[in-house]
Amino acid sequence: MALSTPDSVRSKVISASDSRQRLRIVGKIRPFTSLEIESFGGSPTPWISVQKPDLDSSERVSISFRDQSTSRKESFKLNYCYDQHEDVGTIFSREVRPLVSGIFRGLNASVLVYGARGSGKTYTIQGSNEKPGLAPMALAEILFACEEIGSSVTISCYEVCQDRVFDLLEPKEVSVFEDAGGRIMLKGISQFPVKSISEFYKLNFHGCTPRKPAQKPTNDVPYRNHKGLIINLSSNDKNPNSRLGKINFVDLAGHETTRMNKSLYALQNVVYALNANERVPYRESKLTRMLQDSLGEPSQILIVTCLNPCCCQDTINTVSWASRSCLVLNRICPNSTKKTNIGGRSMVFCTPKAGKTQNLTASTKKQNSPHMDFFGKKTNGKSAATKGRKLFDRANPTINQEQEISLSTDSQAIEPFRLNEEISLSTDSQAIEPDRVNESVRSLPEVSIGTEWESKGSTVEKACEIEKDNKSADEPSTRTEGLNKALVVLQEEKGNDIIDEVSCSVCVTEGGIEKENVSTNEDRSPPLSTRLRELSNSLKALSSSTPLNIKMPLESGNSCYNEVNKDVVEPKTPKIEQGARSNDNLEIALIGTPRETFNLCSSGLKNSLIQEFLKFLNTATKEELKGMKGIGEKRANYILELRDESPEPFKDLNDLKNVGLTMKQINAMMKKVAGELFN
Ligand SMILES: Nc1ncnc2c1ncn2[C@@H]1O[C@H](COP(=O)(O)OP(=O)(O)OP(=O)(O)O)[C@@H](O)[C@H]1O
Repeated sequence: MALSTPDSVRSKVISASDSRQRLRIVGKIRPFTSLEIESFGGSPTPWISVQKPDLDSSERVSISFRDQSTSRKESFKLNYCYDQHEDVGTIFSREVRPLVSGIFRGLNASVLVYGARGSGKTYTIQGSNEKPGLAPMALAEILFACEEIGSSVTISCYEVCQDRVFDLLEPKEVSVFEDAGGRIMLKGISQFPVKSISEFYKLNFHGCTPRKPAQKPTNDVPYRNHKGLIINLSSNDKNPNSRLGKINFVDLAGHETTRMNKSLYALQNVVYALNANERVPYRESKLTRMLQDSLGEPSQILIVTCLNPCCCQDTINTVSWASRSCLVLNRICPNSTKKTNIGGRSMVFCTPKAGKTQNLTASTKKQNSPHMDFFGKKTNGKSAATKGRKLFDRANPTINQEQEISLSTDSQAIEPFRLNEEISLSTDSQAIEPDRVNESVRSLPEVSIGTEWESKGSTVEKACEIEKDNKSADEPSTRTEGLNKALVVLQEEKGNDIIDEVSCSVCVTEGGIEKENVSTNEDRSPPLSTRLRELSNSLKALSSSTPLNIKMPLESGNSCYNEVNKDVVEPKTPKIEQGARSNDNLEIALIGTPRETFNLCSSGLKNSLIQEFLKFLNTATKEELKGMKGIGEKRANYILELRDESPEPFKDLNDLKNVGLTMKQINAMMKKVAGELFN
């Protein structure tokens, strides 16, 4: 075991400075594997470049990916990024040691390792016999410091499979609940005292507990697990309940854009909300719930985003997410307790679109290492992994296993920025001139809503960035573009921080037509056919609609003026209100060509249809679900299971990937639903 903890370290562990950010998101580019080197003829060129400011600088580093085929570059910012040549020990000293020090002061901490498949997550957190990862390094230092102050350590190890938690030290299921005092309890999890690293490795780790066949989802449903280790520190040997702090290490399931894991998605939402100072949706998954007391204030969090050195779309997607979280992080006001909410959702995450990907399958051999077992990994595209990786497992012999890594060459796969017609922004009392906005909306160059936007951040401020593209000014613009342009003007008027300051409610109305919002049924939705009929009626009504209006009530003294909107906004059906035009004195008419008007109406209807369809999936009976193309008995059961776990599992079309549908299948489903409008 190559773990050494010199005396000088002992004091460092206990006294390391806590003047760091509470949440840090760093990258780590893994070195090329021998197979990658071989397949690139001995000298692979990294597709990632990192521009670093000085080490001590608070500036974030910039990570760029170059698409070899198009020479297009996408850039993202993280708190820091460790190069291929920087080893895990360096990450430990700079990032994890301060967290270890925190647990001696009673703080909790979480180290989450996140990334695409094969990006080095397990290597980083668990490591090998010769090169221990972050978790064993931390344990070694904690044990060493404990000797001096007489504290004791227990460890627990668990696996989260399909939103169920299984103990890895004693094969049994663990339940997660809150006690009367609001503390998170892991009922049934075993805690083993350890006094040395060798004792730790002697513990007998078990794989994921086998589930009953009935609990297994369909074969094509994603089936990936998270593995966690909890190191609990107690103040003395005699009373193991006198806990000081704890540190969690979680090896998250590999991020696969086409198979987004539900709890990964929930975790992203939690991190985003923590950063944005919003209500934190811990209850969305077991994983986030069980980590609640190690993620919320004042716990310290480190997220290591592992990066594949070879072209891989999932890597871009993971960095894109991490970078968006960093962006929010750098915008929060520490004392703000304000919350943002759009459309009843505290936040919206765009799961990146799978896009048109060209998948190259490469095999890499796992390094021969006693700690690195990859039981249950998929060895072909069809069989679902029935056992997870064996985290921190020494009891099992090393297995050299062929592992599939999906290398994507797609450069277009990031979903376009989504904009809601109802944008709630904060403002101070300075009103924006409507005419100026209107004029500028027409005269500004076309706004490109796409990859660049997604990659640059999810706040509305980012919506104000414009990219002059090559499109002709005559090309029909979309309503969202119109709104973006309006935002650009707001930004011009008020400077870059406009979105933090400005509050206006922009809502789109179709003149003169009153139509009850088709998505108002809260309790029990009518059948899809009824909803489709309503949409069909909307279509008829809209076909005779007058030009689009944007009304912007900018009353001074609005109580939400200082609220900060950090949500990603998404397309929504235009609100159709009778008499809206005549009654609103601050409305702005955006007069467009008939084609433009038609395009706007159709895009509104499309979004409306999607919302209705999602509502249907969230509420329909099993028989109704089975009536849909692509949903059979098993998938219907799985949808019902997801609904048991969370009342509204489908918030956008991408969530359908959680039940194993591909984007192509989702599109086909939507086409069929839309086609029924005209039958
Ligand atoms: N820092 C590193 N130095 C040397 N080799 C590394 C490093 N990081 C990862 N590797 C090697 O890269 C390969 C993939 O790493 P690893 O298995 O840890 O990825 P992973 O992200 O955990 O994969 P999965 O998502 O499939 O679980 C392994 O062969 C591993 O030994």
